[in-house]
Amino acid sequence: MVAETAISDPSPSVPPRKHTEVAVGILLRPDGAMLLSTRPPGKPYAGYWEFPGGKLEAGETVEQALRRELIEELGVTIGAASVWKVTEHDYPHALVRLHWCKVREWTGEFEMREGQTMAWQQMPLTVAPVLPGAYPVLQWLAEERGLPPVAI
Ligand SMILES: Nc1nc2c([nH]c(=O)n2[C@@H]2O[C@H](COP(=O)(O)OP(=O)(O)OP(=O)(O)O)[C@@H](O)[C@H]2O)c(=O)[nH]1
Repeated sequence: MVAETAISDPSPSVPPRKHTEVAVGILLRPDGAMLLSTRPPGKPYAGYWEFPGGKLEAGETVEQALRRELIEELGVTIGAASVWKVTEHDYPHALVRLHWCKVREWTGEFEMREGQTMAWQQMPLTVAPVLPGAYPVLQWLAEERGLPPVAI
């Protein structure tokens, strides 16, 4: 039998890392293309490709945060959005919990308000590198389309 002390936390004074909640939009065109954009300069992983979105503010739902972020970043207002998948990724800068929403309706013209670059992408993607936190979702999207696993 394992003694209780052997499995106790060796560093009880270190508090567990808190999750940063993030709302992420997978904007899908009728032809199946999805929108990716580059991380703006000055942010961790600047220049990496990501799905648009950002952190929830106090009191916001995922849908509200996503709607606000997409207006702030891209100048478009999304229609209904509900959570499709939830994933987590542990970066050196943050432990994030990503709430992924598929979005098929929006209004407005795309405007890169944070100096990003955007690209509509079919699978397999032609842009790289993509944020590591997005890999699982790329695999699910490929699976849904009957495509082989994404090579990353
Ligand atoms: N938007 C977005 N964030 C992602 C994706 N994948 C992923 O791991 N993340 C992580 O989720 C977090 C999102 O934070 P952010 O810095 O973009 O959020 P924000 O716009 O609210 O930032 P700010 O208020 O600090 O400027 C980052 O740690 C980022 O690395 C993705 O595909 N899209």
